[in-house]
Amino acid sequence: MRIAIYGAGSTGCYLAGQLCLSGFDVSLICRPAIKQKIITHNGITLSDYQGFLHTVMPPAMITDIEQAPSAYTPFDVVFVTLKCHQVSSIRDSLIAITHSNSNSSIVFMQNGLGSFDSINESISHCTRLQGITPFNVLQQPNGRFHKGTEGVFTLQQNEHTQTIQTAMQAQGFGCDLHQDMAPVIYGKLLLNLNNALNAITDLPIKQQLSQRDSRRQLAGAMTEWLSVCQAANITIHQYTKVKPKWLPVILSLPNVLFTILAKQMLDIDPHARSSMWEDIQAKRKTEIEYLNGAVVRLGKKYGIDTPVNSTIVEKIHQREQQL
Ligand SMILES: NC(=O)C1=CN([C@@H]2O[C@H](COP(=O)(O)OP(=O)(O)OC[C@H]3O[C@@H](n4cnc5c(N)ncnc54)[C@H](OP(=O)(O)O)[C@@H]3O)[C@@H](O)[C@H]2O)C=CC1
Ligand SMILES: CC(C)(CO)C(=O)C(=O)O
Repeated sequence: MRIAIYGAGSTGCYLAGQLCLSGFDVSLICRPAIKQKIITHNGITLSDYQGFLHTVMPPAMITDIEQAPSAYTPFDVVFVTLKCHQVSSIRDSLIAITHSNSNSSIVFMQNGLGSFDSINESISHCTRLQGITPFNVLQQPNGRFHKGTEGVFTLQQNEHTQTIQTAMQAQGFGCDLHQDMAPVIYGKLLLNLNNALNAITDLPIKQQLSQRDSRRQLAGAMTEWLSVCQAANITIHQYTKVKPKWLPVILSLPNVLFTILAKQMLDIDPHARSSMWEDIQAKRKTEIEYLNGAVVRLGKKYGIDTPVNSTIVEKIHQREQQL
């Protein structure tokens, strides 16, 4: 199976590493700086907060695909690991690098709501799937991609992703498959409401969550999303030990009680940060409109006030303007 990772950055390189170690023929479609970093450091080094460490060199790294996409042999599976706002710009290349006879699957791996809809209907010749990275990946300068929290890649089920799951599980990586990705995506958004707060506090997630004020803001943002879900009759997947509706309650507890009850939530790498923190540090546009911004938009649609999320969106836009 020929696999491409389109937009190999933090999550894309981590996924590429696991797929290479699982025996697949993987091509990275990436920026020249990423390619250079991987060559300089003799491969992609995967590490995690539980001590996993492995280096693997991807068989191919392509940096010019948009100049002549049809020059490449079509891929069977393309994972799109770009940021939400970058997805729609690669439509033509995606069509050119996939089989024209419905034999390819494209898996969109974005957080939040809206990016899949921005491209899905404009591609009809192959299967479009969604996927989620439930854990945090921090890109380090030495070609190392570090998984800082728990979880395994979660993909929409079809024959391609089933083959991938079998190979990844054989290597001990794990991979979850779901037929209906909607609850998975909506449930992940609940967790991603912390991305912006983490970027604003400028602290590692573990340290940020040890501050009750910051936890209360997160609880407020989550309560708004849970109210919107209820009004819109949306079911959400449970990522944490406790049911989603209890998260705001637990987050609002005083520090001592929180530390006891939220042991699993705090069992993360002390250096883990959100991907939006990485964006702000790198002076890049953020995904705020697809995360807290989506809560505000759906809140308007279903008549639910979302003042906490609106304030967060505003603060991030201010930061973006300062960049
Ligand atoms: N990082 C994380 O820990 C997690 C991220 N996610 C989600 O996963 C998705 C991907 O995030 P992440 O991996 O962090 O993103 P990154 O920004 O790290 O990776 C995307 C990469 O694609 C590059 N790129 C952009 N456009 C093109 C193009 N046309 N051709 C080739 N390369 C291109 C980007 O370069 P450039 O910088 O120049 O734009 C960047 O190197 C997001 O929706 C994010 O929210 C989910 C869970 C965890
Ligand atoms: C894993 C998590 C929730 C970490 O903040 C994330 O999705 C991100 O950083 O984008």
